[in-house]
Amino acid sequence: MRVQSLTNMSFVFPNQIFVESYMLAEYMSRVQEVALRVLELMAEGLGMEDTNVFSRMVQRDGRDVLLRVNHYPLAMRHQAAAGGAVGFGEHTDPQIISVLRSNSASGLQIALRDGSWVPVEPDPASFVNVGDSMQVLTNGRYRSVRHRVVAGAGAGERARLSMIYFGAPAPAPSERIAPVPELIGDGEASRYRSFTWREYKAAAYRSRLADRRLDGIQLDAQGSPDPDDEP
Ligand SMILES: O=C(O)CCC(=O)C(=O)O
Ligand SMILES: [Fe+2]
Repeated sequence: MRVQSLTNMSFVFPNQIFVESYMLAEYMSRVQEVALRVLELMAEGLGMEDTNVFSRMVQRDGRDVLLRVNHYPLAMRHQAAAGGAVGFGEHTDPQIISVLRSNSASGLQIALRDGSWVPVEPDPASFVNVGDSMQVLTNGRYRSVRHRVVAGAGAGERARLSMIYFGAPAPAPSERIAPVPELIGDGEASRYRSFTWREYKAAAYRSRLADRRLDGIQLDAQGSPDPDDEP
């Protein structure tokens, strides 16, 4: 865990938010417990025999766990009183799972299938996002959710602060991520070609935030690369 290596340090975030690193490390370990439990429940929900399939992936040595802190200052809210300013552009999270906690200031929105945006009720409790890797692992049964933050949407004169735990698959560098065989139904083909987390992460850094990266690894119904896909 990246944060745990930073012992006895303090961080001052914009707006003078002061956090001791041991608090971050403690938070990381607690939020990881939540993520693992949710992953087990997700496997259970799919009727999987081994309900630890996903949770194991974010616990292994070499896992790629990250905590991001986002701050959307009040100035951003004032910037665009009408529609609100985009504080974090639309995207899907590339990892398996993200667990988000905020200070209850509004702004987070998710996209429905028809492309319309709906606000997520601000709530100090955690909000869980399915990431691209989970969509692949489950052969599309769980879908990664497009989301964005529009600072200034909704009432309230508060800056938004969010903390997101990202659990990535990060198996051994050469291990490939692909739909779990148990989740490929009878007569169904794998909908995605396999990839390593390293490849996918590199592609995510190369591409634009809003790009639909899963399109590039999607296969057609027979399991062949979709001709409309990006190379
Ligand atoms: O700040 C938020 O509420 C969401 C940010 C987000 O989607 C991300 O960091 O990936
Ligand atoms: Fe995100």
